[in-house]
Amino acid sequence: MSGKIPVLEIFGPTIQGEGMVAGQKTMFVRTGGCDYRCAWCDSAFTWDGSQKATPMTADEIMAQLEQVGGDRFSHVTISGGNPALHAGIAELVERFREKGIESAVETQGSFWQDWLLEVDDVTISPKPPSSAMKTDWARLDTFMTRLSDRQAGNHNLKIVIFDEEDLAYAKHVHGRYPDVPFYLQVGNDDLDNQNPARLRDHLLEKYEWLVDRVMEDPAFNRVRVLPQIHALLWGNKQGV
Ligand SMILES: C[S@@+](CC[C@H](N)C(=O)[O-])C[C@H]1O[C@@H](n2cnc3c(N)ncnc32)[C@H](O)[C@@H]1O
Ligand SMILES: Nc1nc2[nH]cc(C(=O)O)c2c(=O)[nH]1
Ligand code: SF4
Ligand SMILES: [Mg+2]
Repeated sequence: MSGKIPVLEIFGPTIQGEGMVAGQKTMFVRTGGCDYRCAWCDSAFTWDGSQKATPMTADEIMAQLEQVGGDRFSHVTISGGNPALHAGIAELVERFREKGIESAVETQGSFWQDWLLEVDDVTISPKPPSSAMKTDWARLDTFMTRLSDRQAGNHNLKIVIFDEEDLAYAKHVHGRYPDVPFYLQVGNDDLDNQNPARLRDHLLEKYEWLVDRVMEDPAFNRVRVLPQIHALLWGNKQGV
């Protein structure tokens, strides 16, 4: 027994809107609490006190996933906040394995948990200067080494880009871990926009800028560039 997990929301099925498995049908479990405070966090409700997490056991989370998703899923993504703050997720990942459910995790790479070794797809999203967060490179190196050493499973890096400084940071990260599949993601700088059509236009313009920048730079020849598909479809709505 490794304790309860603070849960903010369980939703889906929806599509994974970002990164390595974009388009994958998945359920989401979003945990509360984060050791970071990114200036542009699109899930600040997980740590700013505006919403309250419910402490749940792995079995309770599994039951709610089945209640909400029925038999319409075989993949679960755990995000947050930073899910790697919670040791109790070990048990949840074990349940997924028992049930033949594929798992994915979104984290920034600042905290390690051994249960990450049991997750099928681990996305690490170190934070660029625009976030106002500072990367602890020694910690990130250790995190990346542990993932690289595992026998099964995939991992990838995903950097959110808002400006030129962020691109320079991304270049550094890509150079530091050259063998890890590398994604650049459009930063959403309009988190209060409640008009999905207008937000879509805005984000697509930013996507075009990011694609252009990547195309002209030989350091980014092996990089994949993506928008947040869920933001294009549903705007800033929570729980999609
Ligand atoms: C909300 S975070 C939760 C997981 C973990 N704390 C992390 O940051 O990786 C999930 C993903 O959303 C990205 N993200 C957060 N705010 C964003 C924004 N305004 N625009 C684009 N992506 C954003 C993060 O970089 C991360 O890849
Ligand atoms: N559809 C959808 N895809 C996502 N990919 C990463 C998300 C996240 O907040 O971690 C997310 C999310 O909140 N919704
Ligand atoms: S690390 Fe993730 S959840 Fe935490 S503040 Fe940054 S984007 Fe938000
Ligand atoms: Mg999100």
